[in-house]
Amino acid sequence: MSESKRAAGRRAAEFIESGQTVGLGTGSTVFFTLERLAERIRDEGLEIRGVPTSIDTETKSRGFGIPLATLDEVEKIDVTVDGADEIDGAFQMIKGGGGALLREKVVASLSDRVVIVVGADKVVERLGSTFDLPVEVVPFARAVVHRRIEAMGGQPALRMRKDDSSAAYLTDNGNEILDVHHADGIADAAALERALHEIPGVVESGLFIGLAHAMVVGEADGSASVHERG
Ligand SMILES: O=C[C@H](O)[C@H](O)[C@H](O)COP(=O)(O)O
Repeated sequence: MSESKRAAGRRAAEFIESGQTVGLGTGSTVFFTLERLAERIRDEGLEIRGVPTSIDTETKSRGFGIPLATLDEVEKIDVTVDGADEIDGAFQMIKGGGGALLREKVVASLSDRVVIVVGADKVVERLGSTFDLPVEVVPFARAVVHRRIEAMGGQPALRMRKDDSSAAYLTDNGNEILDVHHADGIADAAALERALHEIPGVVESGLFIGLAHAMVVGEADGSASVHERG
């Protein structure tokens, strides 16, 4: 599993060129992109500035010595490298397993090019078949949003912290996450995305439609293949 992530993450770092502003996604696959970018900065003098999509990525990037900028300091982003929880043949995705969906979507929307790095197990025929859809909600409205999503046929579950506190997980933005199970998967991701955004209290959904330009798929044998969206 981590060998496929490593292969995809490191391969994507090879596409980055000096002078670029680079959106830095979140997660265990992007970790390997950060690792390889740090090597290229050290060994080749690669000059980039990264815009991190989470506090976790900001911390890791600083540890790797990658120069960073905030969204206030950049007009646009040349290329973003990010992971996904699922991606289908139309390059539609579920993201947010690590809770970073809101900042990831903002950064992706500002990027000239978005490259998604995944292990082969993340490529699915139908979104929602292996992973529940994260939806970021304002805590005040959580119960209302929960009911609205249930009425739409989803089965939401409040994401909890992974420690013993019995407290709700909070995103970097201070919001909560409902992980929504769809028993038969998601038939029409674009329609669901529109419907979710019509619910007051929904901050963002983990459905990413039309945002990815390319995907790098890593395999367990350490190889990786690059696919461009048609
Ligand atoms: O919120 C987290 C992000 O959307 C991640 O990019 C996604 O969960 C994939 O993470 P990983 O590479 O760790 O599987």
